Amino acid sequence: MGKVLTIHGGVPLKGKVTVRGAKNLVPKAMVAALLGDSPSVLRNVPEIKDVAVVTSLLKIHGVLVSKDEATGDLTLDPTAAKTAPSNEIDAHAGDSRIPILFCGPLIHSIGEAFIPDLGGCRIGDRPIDYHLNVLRQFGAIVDKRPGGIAISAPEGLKGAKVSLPYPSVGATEQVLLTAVRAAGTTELVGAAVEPEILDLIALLQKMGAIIVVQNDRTIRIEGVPTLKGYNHKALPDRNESASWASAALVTKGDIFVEGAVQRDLTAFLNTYRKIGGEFEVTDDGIRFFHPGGPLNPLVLETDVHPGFMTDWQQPLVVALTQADGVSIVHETVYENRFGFTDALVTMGASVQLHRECLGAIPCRFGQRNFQHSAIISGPVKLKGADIDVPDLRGGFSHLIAALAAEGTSHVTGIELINRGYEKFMEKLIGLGARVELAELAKTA
Ligand SMILES: CC(=O)N[C@H]1[C@@H](OP(=O)(O)OP(=O)(O)OC[C@H]2O[C@@H](n3ccc(=O)[nH]c3=O)[C@H](O)[C@@H]2O)O[C@H](CO)[C@@H](O)[C@@H]1O
Ligand SMILES: C=C(OP(=O)(O)O)C(=O)O
Repeated sequence: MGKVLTIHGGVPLKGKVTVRGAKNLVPKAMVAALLGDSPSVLRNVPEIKDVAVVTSLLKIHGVLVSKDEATGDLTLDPTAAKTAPSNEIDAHAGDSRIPILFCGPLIHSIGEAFIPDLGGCRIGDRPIDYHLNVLRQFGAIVDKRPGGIAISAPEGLKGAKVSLPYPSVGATEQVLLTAVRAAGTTELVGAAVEPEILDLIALLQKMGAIIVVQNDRTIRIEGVPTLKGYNHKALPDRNESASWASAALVTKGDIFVEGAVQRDLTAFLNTYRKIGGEFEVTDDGIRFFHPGGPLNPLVLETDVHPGFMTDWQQPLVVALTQADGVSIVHETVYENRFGFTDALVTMGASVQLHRECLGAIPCRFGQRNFQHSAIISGPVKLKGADIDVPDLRGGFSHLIAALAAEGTSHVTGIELINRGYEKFMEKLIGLGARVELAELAKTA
């Protein structure tokens, strides 16, 4: 039975939240533990759904995963890794996008992999063609089956010269996790270089990997036959930090985000400043606040790092509904990431979607039928509504819109928020939000 969250809007969020390890690094670091011949220790691990899914997948593959209840640190011992029963793997189909990254590590440790159909946010087609192409170039045989894909490498995995048509985060990680123990050298051209990828590289280097990152999106990896376990503190979640920053702006509040790191948020902070939000950087985190007065509209394009991250877009769009004038947002990473704006329109926002590229550079989606540009006019008074959460970031944007709105909102599907926001209910209550969680009433 699901839950319904009742939100009484109009309360500025004020106080402190703590952000721990990044959703977009921690589960991948857990997968990397499979590559070691001794246990790894991962610190700063958040309690989020994707961590639970990967813990379960590792366990059914024979990896011992134990958690220090006092610190939350995970110890991952891969020394008894084994083939998992297919029914137990099937049970995880649709849970997250991380299983595809098990390919290389499982082939290196047990010689084969069965990967269940992927889940993750429904923000477009989200194909895995880049992943499968690079795996084939390493010598893997990919066999699509009902419920997932079977992958093996009878001749072993061998380093290759590979290039990505677009700097995909996941496909770059696929190459890294496969190449570090493949025979010979790998050259990856067109790599993504998000901070979470650089943190994964740091952790792999601790394990004994040899990886060179050039400043032209080329990564060179010299394969080594064995790796050892790592001890690593995960970098903090910059996407959660940016979400709370937008929550401060939208609700006219003041939030200190402990753990927010300026270096990983440069593009976000520039935009935050231009829109009229203020922030103060300290050694422990960043204070984000609304200084009073009107917010400024702006023109924004999402992009791969070091650009403005696509996962920051949705909460910031809510802030743009409060800006004084017309803003334009061009989403260039995913073809279908504005679905969440329907609910904002129901709440009173003025958002028009367009198929054209309303940005400086035409993107991959321009001549196709995707509504990937948004025109947002403000300021508008948001009013409470009944909302069903569509995906992680879209859902968070609905929460903060409801928190700023006049009146009461009822939000269902909030379980999706647990994929990337640790203890978000506790955090909201700690910031003064007037929220109540109840079981969804049974309908006849
Ligand atoms: C768990 C995780 O880390 N998720 C993040 C990761 O997702 P993820 O790794 O899935 O995103 P990618 O960077 O791979 O996707 C970028 C673009 O490439 C396309 N593509 C990707 C792979 C492929 O085989 N074929 C293909 O066409 C995608 O459809 C998308 O249009 O990076 C995204 C972009 O920063 C973030 O929004 C997600 O939060
Ligand atoms: C798109 C996201 O996540 P995932 O890739 O895990 O679906 C996200 O974190 O906003």
